[in-house]
Amino acid sequence: MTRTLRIGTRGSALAMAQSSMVAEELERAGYTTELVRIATSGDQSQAPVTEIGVGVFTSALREALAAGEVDVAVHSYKDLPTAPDPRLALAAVPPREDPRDALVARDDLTLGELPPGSVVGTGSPRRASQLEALGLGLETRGIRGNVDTRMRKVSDGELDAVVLARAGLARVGRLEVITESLDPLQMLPAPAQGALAVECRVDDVDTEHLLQSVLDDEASRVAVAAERAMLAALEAGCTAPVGALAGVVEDLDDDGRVVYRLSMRGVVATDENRLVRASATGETTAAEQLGRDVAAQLLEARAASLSGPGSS
Ligand SMILES: NCc1[nH]cc(CCC(=O)O)c1CC(=O)O
Repeated sequence: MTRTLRIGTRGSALAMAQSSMVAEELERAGYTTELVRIATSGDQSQAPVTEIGVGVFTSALREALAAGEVDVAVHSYKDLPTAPDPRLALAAVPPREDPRDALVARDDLTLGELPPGSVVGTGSPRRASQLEALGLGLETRGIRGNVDTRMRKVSDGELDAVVLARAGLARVGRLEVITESLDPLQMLPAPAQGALAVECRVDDVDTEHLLQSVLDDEASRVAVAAERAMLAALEAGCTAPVGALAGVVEDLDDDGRVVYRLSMRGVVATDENRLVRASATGETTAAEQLGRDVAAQLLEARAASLSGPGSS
């Protein structure tokens, strides 16, 4: 095949880094690529993401792909709405970056070292509710903009710290600004954080196969499938912020043989902004079922915590 693969990408530094990595992998495998920049309404607006809605970063890219203006779209997976787009196929989930959230704080401080009353910038209700639940007396404040804009608010002294996805900093080569990578026990990342979604048109089977064979990572794909299934199941039952993290783990079967299973944890806030947590382990071949099981546990725990006082 000699045609050039046109890869649609947003123009932000993070998006360009991500799509360039995908392009390089494809070039290494012998394909010719071309990056096509596409402006999205999320890039043009400065309103909080909680107001402009999920999908603002991805819909223009998806439209360009569906219309045949590009052959491949590269998204931050966590920015994709959970509803599938019947015109498109998820061809590949490349190896996931470290999914943790990262603290960038003044004076090289860690979360535990920030004094009570410190102001932490985050536009994410998921991050804010988990920060508040730590009981450190931290205040959270909404924030938007690219990585540099956010970090400047710390160096300017306007904020004591910001919380960002570690993967975003890794991809733009700025890991050195991180003062602490947050343990998922304290801060569960967004479903699919750190993963990319590589899409093509559903009827473009040749492209789907080549993207899958060059780019796809099975362990990343099943982990993200479980997290996204959990999110989709929760969206039907509540609008609260959600954190999730799944991973393939080594386990022993009944005969003591090593097997690989999928382990996952989830968190959701209650209406009183307390957190309920759940976890489960299942087969890697039933990732979505595992996600739905954890979601059902979370909804049950959430309902129980709303009716009973004093629970956590
Ligand atoms: N919400 C925007 C967004 N979408 C993807 C990333 C980072 C990279 C990733 O998680 O894949 C970010 C920035 C952030 O949350 O700090």
